[in-house]
Amino acid sequence: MYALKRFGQHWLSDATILERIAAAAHLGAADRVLEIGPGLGSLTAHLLEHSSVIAVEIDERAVAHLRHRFAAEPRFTLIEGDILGLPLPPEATAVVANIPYNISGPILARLTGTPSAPVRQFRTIVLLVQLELAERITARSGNRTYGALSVRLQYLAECELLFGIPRTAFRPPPKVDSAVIRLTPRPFALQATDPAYLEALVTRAFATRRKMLRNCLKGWVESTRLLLALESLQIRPDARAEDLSVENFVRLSNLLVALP
Ligand SMILES: C[S@@+](CC[C@H](N)C(=O)[O-])C[C@H]1O[C@@H](n2cnc3c(N)ncnc32)[C@H](O)[C@@H]1O
Repeated sequence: MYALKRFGQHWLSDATILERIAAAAHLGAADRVLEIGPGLGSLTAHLLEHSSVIAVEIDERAVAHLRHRFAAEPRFTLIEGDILGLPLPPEATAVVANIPYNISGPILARLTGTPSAPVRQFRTIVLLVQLELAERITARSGNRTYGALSVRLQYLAECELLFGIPRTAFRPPPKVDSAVIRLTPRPFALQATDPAYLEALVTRAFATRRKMLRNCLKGWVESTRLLLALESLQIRPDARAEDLSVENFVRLSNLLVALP
């Protein structure tokens, strides 16, 4: 089946890579794994060796192929449609997918939620994404790629970059390198007292990442309050957003919410 660009189709067929992706979710017989975009079913076949699969596919050609390929497989359920327009199957306990790169952001948002509305449905989420996105998600403070997305996702889940996949492993090869990430949703060790405030703080702090935090937040947080909060957290007054760990963002948010 020829690949359609508009659906971000790049087929993976290397059995060793596919099995490594499937194994990364540590699926058990009781799991029901959601696969977004099964395509030709190559990853699906490996997932079915570990658990039952609920797959959501938008391309009607792939849907016809999958219905035929897995006709005798009772543990395979196929939903035809757009993952961004459908409710998430409530019975799914895990997600494993090679997702279309053009909609990675909205898919991640659906699977994890936000600090103020976290999704707690999935035990584990294993995704093949663009390497650049994988690095942004898993970056630690002080790293060039650390940003608002890193803070939000690391607040919601344990985020790991597991391994890279060369572009030559795909047909057709994409223009970018890829990597497999694993997100393990869990409550963050230090909870935000006002998660919506934390979200707004992080967005503003990184909006102009070259600036000092106190300049980014000017007009939003009164500067003496901010300096007082930074001092009590032993954070330098000239710190930039990228200098603050996720934990320090939560501490700062909680202090600013509490300070009169
Ligand atoms: C990168 S391909 C992966 C295909 C296959 N899983 C593999 O690894 O070879 C992405 C798949 O997602 C499907 N897809 C694209 N947009 C989608 C959407 N909005 N909802 C569901 N599936 C989608 C494509 O048709 C394609 O099958």
